[in-house]
Amino acid sequence: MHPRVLEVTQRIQARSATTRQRYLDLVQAAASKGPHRGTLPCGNLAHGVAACGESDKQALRLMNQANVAIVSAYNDMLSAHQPLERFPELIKDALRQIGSVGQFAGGVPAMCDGVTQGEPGMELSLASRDVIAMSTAIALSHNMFDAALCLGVCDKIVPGLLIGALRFGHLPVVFVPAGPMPTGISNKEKAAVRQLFAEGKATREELLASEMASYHAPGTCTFYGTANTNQLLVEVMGLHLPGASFVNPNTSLRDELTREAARQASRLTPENGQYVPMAKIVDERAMVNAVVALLATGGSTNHTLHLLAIAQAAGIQLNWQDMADLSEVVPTLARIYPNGQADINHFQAAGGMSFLIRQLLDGGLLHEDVDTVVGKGLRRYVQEPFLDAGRLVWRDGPAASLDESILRPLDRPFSPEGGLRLMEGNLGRGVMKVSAVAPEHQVVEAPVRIFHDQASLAAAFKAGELERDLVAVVRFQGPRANGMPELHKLTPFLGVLQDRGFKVALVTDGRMSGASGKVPAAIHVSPEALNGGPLARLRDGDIVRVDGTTGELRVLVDAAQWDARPLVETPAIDGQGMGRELFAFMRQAFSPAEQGACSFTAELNGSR
Ligand SMILES: O=C(O)[C@H](O)[C@@H](O)[C@H](O)[C@H](O)COP(=O)(O)O
Ligand code: SF4
Repeated sequence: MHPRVLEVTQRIQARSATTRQRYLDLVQAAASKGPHRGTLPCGNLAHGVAACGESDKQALRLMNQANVAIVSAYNDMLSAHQPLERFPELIKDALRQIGSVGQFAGGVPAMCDGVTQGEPGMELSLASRDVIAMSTAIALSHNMFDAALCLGVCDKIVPGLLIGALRFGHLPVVFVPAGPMPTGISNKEKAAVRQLFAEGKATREELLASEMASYHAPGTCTFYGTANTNQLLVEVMGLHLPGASFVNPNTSLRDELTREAARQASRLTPENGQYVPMAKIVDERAMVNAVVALLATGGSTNHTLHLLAIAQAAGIQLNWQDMADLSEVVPTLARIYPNGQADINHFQAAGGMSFLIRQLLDGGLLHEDVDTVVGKGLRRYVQEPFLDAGRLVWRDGPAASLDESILRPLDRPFSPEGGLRLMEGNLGRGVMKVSAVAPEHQVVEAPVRIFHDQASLAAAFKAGELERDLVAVVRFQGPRANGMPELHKLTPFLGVLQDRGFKVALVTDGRMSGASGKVPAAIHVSPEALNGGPLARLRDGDIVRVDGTTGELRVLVDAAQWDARPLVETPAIDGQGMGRELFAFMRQAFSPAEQGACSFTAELNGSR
């Protein structure tokens, strides 16, 4: 085991001792003898089985068959979730064939960040993660179940399902992905047309044609954004079947993996003798494994928020310093757009999860002796699934990468360290994904231009006011200000300026998309401007240094003058319309970005 990985794990365990024990006590109290529906009064149980078919009803009256909850994020809005429509029937049939039952316990909402990107709805996006966690709890709170299947893929959905399911950590839980859409036009080609459009050199028709050639079918978008990062991390945490992440939807292999996930969930119940509750799988080692996988692949910066909140739901205290210290020793082994040209299908074809996990295990960078939904030991995940005459089999994945421009072995990494930098200085603390920024662009020292929303930056660009070296500061975008939206629509404008040879950086207390790349961005800056964070003291023209190599985030103003500077008046924030007013109470409850920007942090940590 790499000494740094061990050291970080041990300090997380020490820091989490009290809250982890409190969590495990909660799980123990919830785990009762026999099926939980057996603890229900007859009337309650009768309600729970009333709509079942006769055979399911009889099976549920008996207490020796597993009842598996299905919690699904299906909707037609997300291309990644549309394939989930068919999954409940596949699952129920598979369970019936082994004498168990599947009940659709509840649906959870799912927002497509691509549809809401740059729109008012994006201000609900982060809060939707916590709503999904609550919706998962509503589904599982019927207490009829011996195991659960969580069906979800995208940005806030998998983190929300994880947070909610962890509060029922006494249940065995298997996560069920739907897989990426087939590859369309390349992400690089898509981004180029966007920049042309931003410059007025492409028509709206050309832009729409390009976008629809990129996002063209059911399945997850093929860039390595938050959705695909979710799949990769959940697999490394041992909550997927091995190799389940990136099998394309509506294929016989995908369908058989979905059926097998249902069968496996049933096997993991106390009655069927291989009891592995979710709380046993998601421990400090699993969280460290997730961070290592995030760093080794240049995964979405959104997980510098989500992983903290997910860990808290399991009684674990993970922080940005842990991630930064691991990033120093975890090599970058994958280059998937925005970190490279390849997409997630190319990653899978080059060796995918089995090759990546094998490299990280062999390098002592992942905890191997962990519990997973397929038993003890992460080494099982160096195998990948195939159909052999219709039967699901697993075989060892490739020993060598099939394309070293996409996926590299430990001895020839793209970089000796991970793609994530902790940014800190007199402007606060934030993060930067350096793996997507060319080395020559990683250090910017330039005058500031301040914006209070994305639209005003776009207007300034179109008015030709930004044709210079620039640190664009977009403030009052933090969790409590307006829900911490992604500011990904800024990427084409800042990308054009960078391509024109200007030194350009972004500094914000907001978020970027996992698909954001090339422009150095210090994001999630904490404390946020609304809470009196230093960003609220900045003025146009201040010189700011954003150094992605050293992690320095600093305004070059005399310290005494800086300390004497008043905070700027909080601008009017439009929290009304598109349902935003319904989420005001959650914005008030959000913890700072550095604690996951989560509305449950205080409850989960026992401080409220
Ligand atoms: O974190 C993420 O990965 C993003 O939220 C992603 O899910 C979102 O949909 C992007 O906005 C898509 O990229 P485009 O907006 O460039 O299509
Ligand atoms: S990856 Fe993003 S754009 Fe694609 S379906 Fe998921 S949320 Fe929507």
